[in-house]
Amino acid sequence: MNDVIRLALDLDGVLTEHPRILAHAANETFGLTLPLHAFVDSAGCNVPLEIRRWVYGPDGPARRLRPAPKGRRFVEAARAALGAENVLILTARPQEARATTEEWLREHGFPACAIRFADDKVAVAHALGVSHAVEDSVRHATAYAAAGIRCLLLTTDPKPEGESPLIERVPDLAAAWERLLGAPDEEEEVESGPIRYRIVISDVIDPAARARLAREAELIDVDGQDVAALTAALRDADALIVRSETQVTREVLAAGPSLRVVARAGTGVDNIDVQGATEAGILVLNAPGANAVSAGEHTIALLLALTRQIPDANAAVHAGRWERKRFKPFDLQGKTIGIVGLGRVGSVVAQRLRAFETRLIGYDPYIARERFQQLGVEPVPYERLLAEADVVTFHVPATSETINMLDADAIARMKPGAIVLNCARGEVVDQEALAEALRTGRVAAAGVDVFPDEPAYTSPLFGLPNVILTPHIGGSSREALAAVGEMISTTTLAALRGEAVPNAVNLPPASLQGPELQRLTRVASAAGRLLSVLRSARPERLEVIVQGAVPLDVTERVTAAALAEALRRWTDRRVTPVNARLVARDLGLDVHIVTGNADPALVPEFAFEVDGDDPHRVTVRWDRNEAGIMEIDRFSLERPLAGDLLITRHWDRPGVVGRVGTILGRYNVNIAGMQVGRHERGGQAIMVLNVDDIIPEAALAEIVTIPGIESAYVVSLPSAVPESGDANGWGAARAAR
Ligand SMILES: NC(=O)C1=CN([C@@H]2O[C@H](COP(=O)(O)OP(=O)(O)OC[C@H]3O[C@@H](n4cnc5c(N)ncnc54)[C@H](O)[C@@H]3O)[C@@H](O)[C@H]2O)C=CC1
Ligand SMILES: O=C(O)C(=O)COP(=O)(O)O
Repeated sequence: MNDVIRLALDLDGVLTEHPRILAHAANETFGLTLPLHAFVDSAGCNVPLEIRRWVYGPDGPARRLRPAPKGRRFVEAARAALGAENVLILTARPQEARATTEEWLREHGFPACAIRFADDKVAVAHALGVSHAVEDSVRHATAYAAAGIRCLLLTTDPKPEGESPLIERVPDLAAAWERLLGAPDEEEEVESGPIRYRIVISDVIDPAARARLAREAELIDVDGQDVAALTAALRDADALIVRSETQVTREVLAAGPSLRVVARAGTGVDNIDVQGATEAGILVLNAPGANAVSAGEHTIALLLALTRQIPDANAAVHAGRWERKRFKPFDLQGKTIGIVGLGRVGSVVAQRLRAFETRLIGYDPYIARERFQQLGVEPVPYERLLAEADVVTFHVPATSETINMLDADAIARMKPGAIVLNCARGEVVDQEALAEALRTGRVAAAGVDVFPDEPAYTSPLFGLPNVILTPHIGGSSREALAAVGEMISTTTLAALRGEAVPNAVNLPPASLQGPELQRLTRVASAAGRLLSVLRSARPERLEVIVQGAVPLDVTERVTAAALAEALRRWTDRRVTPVNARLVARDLGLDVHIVTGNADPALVPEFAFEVDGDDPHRVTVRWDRNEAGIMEIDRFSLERPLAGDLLITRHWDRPGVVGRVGTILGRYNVNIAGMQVGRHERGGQAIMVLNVDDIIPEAALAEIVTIPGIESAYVVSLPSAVPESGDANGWGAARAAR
C-alpha cells in the first residue's frame, strides 16, 4: 500500500467560508431562486455556466468570500507535513476563474499551491495520484469514495446508513486537520464575523459606526466628489453610506446593480434622488433627529455671535486694538424671533430661545397647533413672520416649495435691520439677494452654515463684514456624529439582513414595530412566493383581502412584501418591497386591497388571490404577534406552512397519497410531516409534505403522472424566525402539472 498522502483540497466551503453569499448575490443580480447551498456544488445544483462564470469572474461576488477559519494555516501545515508537491487545490469552479481564484488566494495570504479546475474532480485526482480529499459536497465526496479515494467531508450531518466507509464526516477544518496531520496548531487567527456585505462609504462617519459595520461588511472608502471612483466602487456594493456632499444621482444609483440600501448619515436627503432609488427598489435611510441638537445649538451660536459681535471683537483684541466704543452688541430679551420650520431642529431652537425671554413666532403649515403650543411658539403666516421678526431662522428641508423661500421680494417684506440665519439648506435663501440686502443694511447681519453649492469656494456672501459663515458644520458635533453613526450603522446592517427598520425614507411609515412587523412581512413574502409557484404566469390582478381591524399602513407593508416576492417569479425586473407597487403598475398588474370584515374581534387575515384561468389563493393569519400561512386555495391547514415542501392538488382517491410516498422513498427523500385537506370525500384535495431532502426533478415528473394528481409543486418557505445570514434567500421552487 502506498503510504504517501496526496491531498486534494476543495476551495469553496473548505478553504473559504460557506459560499452562501454567492447564491445570495446571484439571486439578487439575476432574480434567481437558487438555494443558499447552491455553490457548495454549483455544477451538481445545475447552476448555469454563465452564472458560474459571473460569480467567479472579475466582477463576481466570489472575490468577497472570506477565508475559512484556519484555512490558510491548514494549507501551510499540510504542505509542511506532506510536502508541498503533495498538496493541491481541486475545485469545480470553471477554468476561466483561474486568475481571480489565484488573486484571491494571494490576497488572503495562502501559499502558492497547484490549482486544478475540473467538474470531474475524480478523473483529475486519479491522474494525479490523489489519495485523500477534503470536501464539503456530498456528491463529490461520494464520487471520490467510489474511486477509492478517502474523503473527509465537512458537515455536521450524521453519517447516513450505507455511506461508503471511505467517507469520514468531520465538523470543520480543524477536525480534518487533526485527522490528517495530528493536533492543529493553536496559533490565534484574528477573526471577524462572517463578512457578508460590501459597503461603500463616501464621507467621514463616526469611527465606532465604522467598527460596527466592519464586523459584518467590507468597507470601501471613496471620495464622493469623484464620480468615476464612486461609480466604480459601487459595482458590487450592497450599500452606500453618504453625508451631504455626495450627490446620489440616477447615474450613481445605476452604477450599483446590487445596491440595496443608500443610507444618509444625517437628516436632509436632498442630495439623494429618492424617486430614482425607489424606482430601482433601493431603500433609502436617514437619521432623523440624531443631529438636531447639534444643528439647533449651532444656530444659537451663530445668533449670539452676531448679536454680541464676537468674531470682530475677538479679532480686534487679538490685533491689540481695545475698541470698547466701536462695538454695539444687543440683547435677545424681548426680541421677536421667527422660526420657519418647526421640526426637530426648529424645536430645539425654540426651546433654547425661550430661556432668553424672547417672543417666538413660527411658520410651519405641516404641524399641529398643539405642537406650537407645547413649544411656546405663536403660529403665524409666513408674511407676518417676515414683517414682525427681528431674527428669521430657517429650519426647513430643501424642497420645491422651500427653494428661494427668502428671495429679494421676501427680504423687501422683512422688518428693516433684521437678522437672517440659515442652518438648513443653501437653496432656501437666495444668496445674491441676501448679499445685496447685507450691503445696503436692509438686513443687518446673517449667520450662514449652508450653501447652494458645497463645498463652497466662492459665494457673494464672502467678505461681507456683517456675515458669519461656517462650512456646513451645524450637524457635526461629536455627539451628533456618534448618534447619527449609531443609527445608520445598525439600521444599514439590519436592512441588508432583511429586517424592518424605523428610519426608511421611501417606505410608508408603519405603526408596527421592528420584530413584529418583520415576522409578519416575512410570512407575507412567503405567501407571495407560494402564490407565484402555484400560479407561475403573471396574473392581471392581485387582490389582497383583509379581515379584522388592521391599520392600512400594515396592510401596505404586507402587500409590498408579498408582491415583491411574487414578482421575482413574475418578472425579470429587480423588485423589492420598495418598488413592488411601481413595478406592478408598470407591468399592468392591478393590485387591489379589499377590506373585508373590519371587526376588531376577528383574528386578522390577509388573503392573496389571483383569479382568471388558473385561480389561486394563499391566506396568512396573524394573531398580532405570530403569523403563518394557514390556507391554500381555501383548504385550511392545521399547521403554518414552512420548510421544504411538496404540495399536490389531487382528487381524493385511495392510493394517491401512498404512491407519492413510494416515489419519494425510491428517490431517498425522507418525509418529515404531512397535512391533507379536502372539502368533501372524493372531491378536490390538497396534500402538503414537509421533506428533509431535495426532491429531484425526476421524482416530481413521476409524481404528476400518478392518476388523480392534477399538479405538484416544490417550494421552500422560510420559518417565521430568520436563520442568521438568511436575509430572505430561501431555497428553490418548481412546479409540475
Ligand atoms: N446645518 C446642518 O448641518 C444641518 C442641517 N439640517 C437641515 O435642517 C433642516 C431641518 O431638519 P430637521 O428639523 O431635522 O427636519 P424635520 O423634518 O424634523 O423638520 C422640518 C420641518 O420643516 C417643515 N416644513 C416643510 N416644508 C415647509 C414649508 N414649505 N414651510 C414651512 N415649514 C416647512 C416640516 O413640516 C417640518 O416640521 C433640513 O433641511 C436638514 O437637512 C439638519 C441637521 C444638520
Ligand atoms: O443632517 C443634515 O441634514 C445635515 O445637513 C448635516 O450634514 P452632514 O452630514 O454634516 O454633511
